[in-house]
Amino acid sequence: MPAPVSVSTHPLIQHKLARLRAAATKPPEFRALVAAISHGLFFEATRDLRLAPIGVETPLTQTTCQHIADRVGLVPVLRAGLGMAEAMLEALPEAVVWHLGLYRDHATLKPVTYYNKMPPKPDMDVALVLDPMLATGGSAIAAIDILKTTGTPRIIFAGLIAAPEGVAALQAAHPDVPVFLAALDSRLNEVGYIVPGLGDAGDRQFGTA
Ligand SMILES: O=P(O)(O)OC[C@H]1O[C@H](OP(=O)(O)OP(=O)(O)O)[C@H](O)[C@@H]1O
Ligand SMILES: O=c1cc[nH]c(=O)[nH]1
Ligand SMILES: [Mg+2]
Repeated sequence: MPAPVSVSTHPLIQHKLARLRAAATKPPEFRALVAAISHGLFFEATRDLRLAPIGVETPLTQTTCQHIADRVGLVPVLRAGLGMAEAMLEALPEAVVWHLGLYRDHATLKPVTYYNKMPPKPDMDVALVLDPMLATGGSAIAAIDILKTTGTPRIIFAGLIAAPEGVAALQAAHPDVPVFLAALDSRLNEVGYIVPGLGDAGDRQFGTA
C-alpha cells in the first residue's frame, strides 16, 4: 500500500486557496497567500516528526517539555517552491534548505534540471520536497529521484494543488513518500495545466507572466 495522500480540509486553507486561484490576484497578494497556506500545510506535513524530552526552567519550576529531534531539510523546487520554503523556514528556522532547479519543458512536459544545491551526503532525518503544483508529476518524481541518491531516510512531498494524474504518477514512482496537499483538483488540460488550478505558480509569484 502506498503512503497516504492527505488533502487539507482546514477552513483557513480553503478560504485562502480561493483568493490564490483568482486570476485577479496580483503577485504581492499571491506570494502572501502562498506563504500563509504553506505555513498551515507545514503543520500538517510535520505532524509525525520525532520529539525528544528537553528540560525547561519556567518562572515557577523545572519541568520536562518536548522538542523536535528530527533534523529537517527543505527542498524547494525552483522557482515556484521558493515561497513555500520561506514560510516553512519561519515555522522551523533550524531547517536547512537544498535548492533544486527544475523547469518543465513546455513542448515535452518533461522536467529539466538546471541547478542542484543538494549536499552529497546530507546528515538529515527528514526532507520535505516543496512544489506548489503537482501536474503530470514529472517534476516531483525527478526531485525525489535526485533526493534519494543522497540517502535521506524519510521524504515527504508538500504541494498546494495537484491533479489526480500527478498524484497517481508520484505514488507509482515513489510509493514510500507521503503527500500533503491543500487541494486535489479535477484534471489536467491538453497542455498539462491543472484545472481549475491557478495558472503558472512561478509566473504568478514573480510577475513573469
Ligand atoms: O508536475 P509537472 O507536470 O512536472 O509540473 C509541475 C511543475 O511545473 C511548475 O514549474 P515550472 O516548470 O513552471 O517552473 P517555474 O517554477 O520556474 O515556473 C511547477 O512549479 C512544477 O515544478
Ligand atoms: O497548472 C500548472 C501546471 C504546471 N505548473 C504550474 O505552475 N501550473
Ligand atoms: Mg512555471
